[in-house]
Amino acid sequence: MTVLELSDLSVRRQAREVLSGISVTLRPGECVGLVGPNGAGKTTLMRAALGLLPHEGRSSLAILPQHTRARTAAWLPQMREIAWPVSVETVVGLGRTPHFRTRPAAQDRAAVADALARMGLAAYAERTALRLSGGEQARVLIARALAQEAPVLLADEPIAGLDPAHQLSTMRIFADLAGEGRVVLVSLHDLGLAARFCTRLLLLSGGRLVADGPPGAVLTPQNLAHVFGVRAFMAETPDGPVFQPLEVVEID
Ligand SMILES: Nc1ncnc2c1ncn2[C@@H]1O[C@H](COP(=O)(O)OP(=O)(O)OP(=O)(O)O)[C@@H](O)[C@H]1O
Repeated sequence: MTVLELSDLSVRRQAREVLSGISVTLRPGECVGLVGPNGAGKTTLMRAALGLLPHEGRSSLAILPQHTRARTAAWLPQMREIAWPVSVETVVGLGRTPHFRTRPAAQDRAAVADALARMGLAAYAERTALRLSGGEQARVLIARALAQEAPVLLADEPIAGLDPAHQLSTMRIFADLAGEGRVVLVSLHDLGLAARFCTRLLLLSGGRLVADGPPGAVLTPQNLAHVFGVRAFMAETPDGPVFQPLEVVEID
């Protein structure tokens, strides 16, 4: 069973502490939303957890040997750029790199086909990835992360730039991956979708973890006002939680 355990994780950048003493354990089956305002430290936390940034404290992923880590964690960074004019299938196939030595086997091709189907991209397999829209390219890169079939998935704002249907379907996929027994950590600014699809939210502010729990316990009027500077409408409905920011509030 793979868990993601962070103990007292801190990061300094240019002598400034931008992440301070984060201790959390994420377990299989959890779809965890990482939320917080711009600059709160969400990307920093994910990159440090993966061992991509120098840090203090301990991350159970960062200490793994490179090859094991590549099989353990899939990473979808915020900056998404497809650099080469290759097919969608080839880009998604890169997610299989940790799984074979010389050339992909039948199970690698099956994982790619499955990831393409999951992201609604089966008909795009032969198309040149560079000739897709920004949102379509984002879905290709999510498919690449899915093809990796890693027990841990970290995704930094994966639904930014997607249309509403694809935002919903992508969050549903992440929730389902957690339901299949993976650890999913996803940063997002849409608190409504976070409340709807995540079983647990981590709220960051100024590099510190200020709340950790079920969405209803984290998205309180106090946290919304003090951390995000907004007042919002939030209600439980037969269709699940509904969240709508209403106005900016001034805190003395
Ligand atoms: N290369 C860098 N050098 C110095 N400071 C940095 C660097 N990268 C990020 N920071 C600072 O670290 C802090 C956390 O940044 P981070 O990108 O983790 O925030 P975030 O929560 O992901 O923000 P956003 O929602 O805007 O993507 C910010 O104050 C940022 O200015």
